[in-house]
Amino acid sequence: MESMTNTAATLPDFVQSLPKVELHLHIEGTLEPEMLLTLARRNGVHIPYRTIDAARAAYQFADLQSFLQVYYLGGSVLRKERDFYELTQAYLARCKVQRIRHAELFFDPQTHLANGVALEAVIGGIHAALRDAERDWDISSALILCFERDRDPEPAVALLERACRLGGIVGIGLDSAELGHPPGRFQEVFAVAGSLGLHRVAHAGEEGPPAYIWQALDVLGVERIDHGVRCLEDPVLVHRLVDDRVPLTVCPFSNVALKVFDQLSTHNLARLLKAGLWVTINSDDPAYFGGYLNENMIDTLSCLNLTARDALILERNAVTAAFCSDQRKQSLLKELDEYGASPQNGL
Ligand code: HPA
Ligand SMILES: [Zn+2]
Repeated sequence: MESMTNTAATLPDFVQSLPKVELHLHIEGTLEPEMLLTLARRNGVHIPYRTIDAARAAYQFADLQSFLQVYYLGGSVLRKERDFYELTQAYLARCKVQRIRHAELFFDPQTHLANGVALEAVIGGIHAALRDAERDWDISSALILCFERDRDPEPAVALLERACRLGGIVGIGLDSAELGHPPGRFQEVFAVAGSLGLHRVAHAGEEGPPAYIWQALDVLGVERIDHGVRCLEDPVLVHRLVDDRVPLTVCPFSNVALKVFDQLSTHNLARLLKAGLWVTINSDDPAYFGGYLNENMIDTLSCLNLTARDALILERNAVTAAFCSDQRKQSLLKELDEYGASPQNGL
């Protein structure tokens, strides 16, 4: 009967059209094999893959460390300002298709400096693409400079000051190999960043223990925790994260690809939500982990029996946790409310 027809959008349709925000995305992790091979050829950089299939075949990881080797190798083909522009523009074109309305991008300047690339080329290329996407596609963005925690913290302050002189950085982060590299070693540069009015985030509790999340909060003064999935091992920490409303930028495909969880159906995201934590879903390094934001959301929600309502909650969390102006936040929240209320979504 006509009146019994269910008009609700399917979960994939709902997620695809939902206005979204991405808060945990390494721009170097969006380097698809096609572009990797093109740039390697164009810049005369040797990489051990001849074909796209050979590159994809190498994207099998046992843990974070084995991924990072492949990821830094990939990053080595990025040499010119134009490369950074094209890489960033390609990601933003995906954002347009996937209805990502605001994106926060990490980048790893120390990798590029070690490859002999000028900081001006890195930041200049990324920034030009961000500016063009805002103008042409109304995608707002924020650029977050990541320090690699397995490098010496000593030169970090000077690098931060150089980057700030170039402009366009809204915050700093901490990434790379976690185990054996506690966040506290980077106390000084995080204190300087705080005094400059920059936002602060750090990867913690991805492979590392809850103690690293405590340090990121108490020693580095971070506003968000990247990953943070191991927080559930420490109930006192969970209380702290809930009470202080600290957002977690969770990346389900990444966690499965790097063997933090066996499969999506055993991921703890639903338990994190149930514990009252401020959870968001993100793609981390989508070219390496099998999908962008929509794929992460659709597959995770389906595998964990979560709903379109949960998708809306996750996106409200992401908007609220974003480093954008209050005006932009209000406008994104309004877009979300209107989308949630539209009759064809059947919520
Ligand atoms: O998931 C990650 N963890 C730590 N460092 C990284 N650098 C790129 N991706 C990651
Ligand atoms: Zn990450």
